[in-house]
Amino acid sequence: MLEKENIYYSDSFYQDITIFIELLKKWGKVHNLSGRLDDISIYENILDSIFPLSFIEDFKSFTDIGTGAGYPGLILAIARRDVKAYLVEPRAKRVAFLNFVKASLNLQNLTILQKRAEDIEELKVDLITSRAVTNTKLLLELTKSMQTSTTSYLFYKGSMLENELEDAKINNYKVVSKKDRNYLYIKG
Ligand SMILES: C[S@@+](CC[C@H](N)C(=O)[O-])C[C@H]1O[C@@H](n2cnc3c(N)ncnc32)[C@H](O)[C@@H]1O
Repeated sequence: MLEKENIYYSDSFYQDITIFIELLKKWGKVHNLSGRLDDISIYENILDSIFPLSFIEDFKSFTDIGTGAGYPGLILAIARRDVKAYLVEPRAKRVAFLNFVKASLNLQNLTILQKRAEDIEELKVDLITSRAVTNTKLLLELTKSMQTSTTSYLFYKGSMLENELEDAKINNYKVVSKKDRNYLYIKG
């Protein structure tokens, strides 16, 4: 499925993703981690997570706000073991799952913070990502403490983006659309 999208990754990425899928299915059922756990939905979520790597500028660190069961932050951390990844998620069961995957895959680039975005202090990153958490204006406000003058943002949005963009009063951004997904990339 990843080949179909013209996204090619190393053998170790495929191995890691296979283990992630096994663990998600096992934990997901018991702990109600993520909505749909069929293969197609999981593959779609994985592809959705990594697709923007094909168009965003390179980065050395990122924070994902509200990672839930792993999208997009955990998947990005698996795809890019060379970058420092911080996952911010307040819910204990989701954090336990993320920590289990981190240990199982020996993801040394990954730090999991059981916190709300607005409670993070002293963490500066190149890129801030978020999917299905809240609107753009609020995301920018909640992540103020993590921003530098060069921090970029990658928000995974649905179709109703126009009003959000007006509300957030941002410039220097681009939107890449794919089916009903709009990837909002705000360049720092
Ligand atoms: C709808 S889920 C989306 C999870 C994942 N990003 C995805 O796309 O599958 C929203 C997640 O955001 C987390 N969340 C809500 N408010 C948050 C906040 N202020 N800071 C960090 N995470 C938050 C919730 O605990 C939940 O796991």
